[in-house]
Amino acid sequence: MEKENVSHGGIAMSCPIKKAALALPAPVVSRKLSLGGAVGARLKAVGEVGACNADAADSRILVFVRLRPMSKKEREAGSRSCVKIVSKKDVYLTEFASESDYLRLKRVRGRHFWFDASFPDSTTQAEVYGATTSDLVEGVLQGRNGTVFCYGATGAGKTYTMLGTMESPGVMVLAIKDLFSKVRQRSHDGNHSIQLSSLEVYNDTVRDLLSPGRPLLLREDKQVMKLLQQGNQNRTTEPTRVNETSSRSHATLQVIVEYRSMEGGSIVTRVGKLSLIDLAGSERALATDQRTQRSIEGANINRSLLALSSCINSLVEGKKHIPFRNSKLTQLLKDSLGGSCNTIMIANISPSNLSFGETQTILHWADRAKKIKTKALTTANEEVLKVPDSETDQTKLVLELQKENSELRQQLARQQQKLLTVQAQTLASNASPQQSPAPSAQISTPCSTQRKVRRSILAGSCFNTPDSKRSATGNVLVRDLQRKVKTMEAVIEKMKREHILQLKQKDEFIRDLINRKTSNDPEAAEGERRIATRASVRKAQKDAAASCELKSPSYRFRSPAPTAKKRTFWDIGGNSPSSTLAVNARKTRSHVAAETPKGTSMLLQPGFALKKVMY
Ligand SMILES: Nc1ncnc2c1ncn2[C@@H]1O[C@H](COP(=O)(O)OP(=O)(O)OP(=O)(O)O)[C@@H](O)[C@H]1O
Repeated sequence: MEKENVSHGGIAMSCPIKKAALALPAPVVSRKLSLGGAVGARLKAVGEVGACNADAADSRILVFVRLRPMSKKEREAGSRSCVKIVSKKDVYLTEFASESDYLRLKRVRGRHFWFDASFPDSTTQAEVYGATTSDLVEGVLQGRNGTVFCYGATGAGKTYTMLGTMESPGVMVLAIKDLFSKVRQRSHDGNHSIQLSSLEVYNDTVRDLLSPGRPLLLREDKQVMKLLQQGNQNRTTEPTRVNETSSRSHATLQVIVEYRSMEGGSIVTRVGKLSLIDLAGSERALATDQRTQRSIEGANINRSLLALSSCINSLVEGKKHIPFRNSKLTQLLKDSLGGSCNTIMIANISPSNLSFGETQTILHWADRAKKIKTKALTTANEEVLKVPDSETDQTKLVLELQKENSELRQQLARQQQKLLTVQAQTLASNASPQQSPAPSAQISTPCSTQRKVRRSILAGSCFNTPDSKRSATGNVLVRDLQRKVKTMEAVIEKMKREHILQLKQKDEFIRDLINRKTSNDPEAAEGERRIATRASVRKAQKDAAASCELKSPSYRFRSPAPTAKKRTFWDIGGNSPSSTLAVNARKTRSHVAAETPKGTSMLLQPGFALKKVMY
């Protein structure tokens, strides 16, 4: 390999090339393509299928060639075609090729170049888009970056391919239309936002072509062609030998698609960037035109294309340092050439033998660009944020838990009431066991049998019995009641334990929700949740209580009027056998809540004291 400067048709480029490769007639270069599935699909679209055996980790820049029709001017100048697209990927370049005399082509000096696909001059804009860019658009929607850049001599058809005309819109317009239609199809899945920016690199300075300072938010695709035309009008153009409206700058259109959706309680964000680049055309510098504005532009264009060629060389040779910083253009293309990006190069060529030199150089660089490896794009630019449930969901949940708790509390109160009744009966029996059947003793006077029986039944006994018998019956009753009390106490104890356990579990759950809600940073919240201590939980409870929000578990279980003392069983049964236990048990929750909201006394308020003094 040897580095040498070659100048074909005025295009100066520095490139390491094999000497034999330059000499004409060159040997026919036949290359077996190794293409990924996506490329295979793309080639199918133009009727070609490559050997699809490359895996995703071995991605490289895909290179396509587009031949434009002979222009009127070229025909009038008597130019002949020097390019033949032999098959849909083989480009044959010869100095004396004739469209009709294909057999003679083999005997004249020429060279074959093989590309991922080559488009003859009859190829439509839609076919070019379908074969080169449509897969990239799909990738962008999945969060993968993609770049398409057109490269070629002045007047070779770069702007036509990229922007096109109103009647035949090019890749940029078709890509955005496609993007919108794909987004519409998937709009029910999540939210998409599409941003557009257009820049030009002119004389190594960057200029905004659409909206200085900020990218445009696209709402519909109808405005696209208009916007792009407007951007193109802002672009620096000059008439050249070949092209009346030659672009004197490199223009890039960047479309950023952001997709957000809720997937299983997480916000998934995918961002994909599509860069569509129309490079300025390289052009022969005119010896007589050295100091004009156009020659300065030409020199800048050539310098930036030279910087591009050095980057391509360094990348192909696998060098560690790639000189991207040598020009604004290469800085702009850095991600596309050396980063994680699906990159497509479309080399535009003219058929005219008058442009033979330029075409040869372009094909040479396109052929070299095929060897540039890009980083595998197996993963998308995706961000998954675990977020707390929505406010409504949280509120709903808290309300449900509150309802459940109040039901449990009522259930407990009912059981306590039952116990109270049984205890009261027991106490009464213990205090005067002989008096309990008293009503029946008083009805010892003769009366109708019917009445007697009825009264006896009401008194709990069918017959008037002697004292000794009454005492024995009373004892049995007391023992029976005591047994009942014990059973009830055991039941209530069990219920209390279950209730406390349930409340504890709910506390844990609500604490978790509060932690999520109070933290703005979901990651930090995640961390906080993991390292939540009692102190932090208590603080959260205190804060929530202070702000009177329904956040802290202690606030949640506080009685609606904490200062008003409620008479419950535990207050009544102060001298009951189980009162000590009950008070202790109560302290675990409502007791604590009843103690917390002690406010400062009005007498201690500064304003109050002052008023007293004044009066
Ligand atoms: N495939 C094509 N079919 C029909 N006309 C084409 C095609 N390609 C290019 N042209 C025409 O050729 C002329 C030059 O094309 P274009 O402006 O796209 O060249 P360019 O490579 O962008 O040139 P420059 O680098 O000077 O800006 C235009 O009039 C354009 O309409």
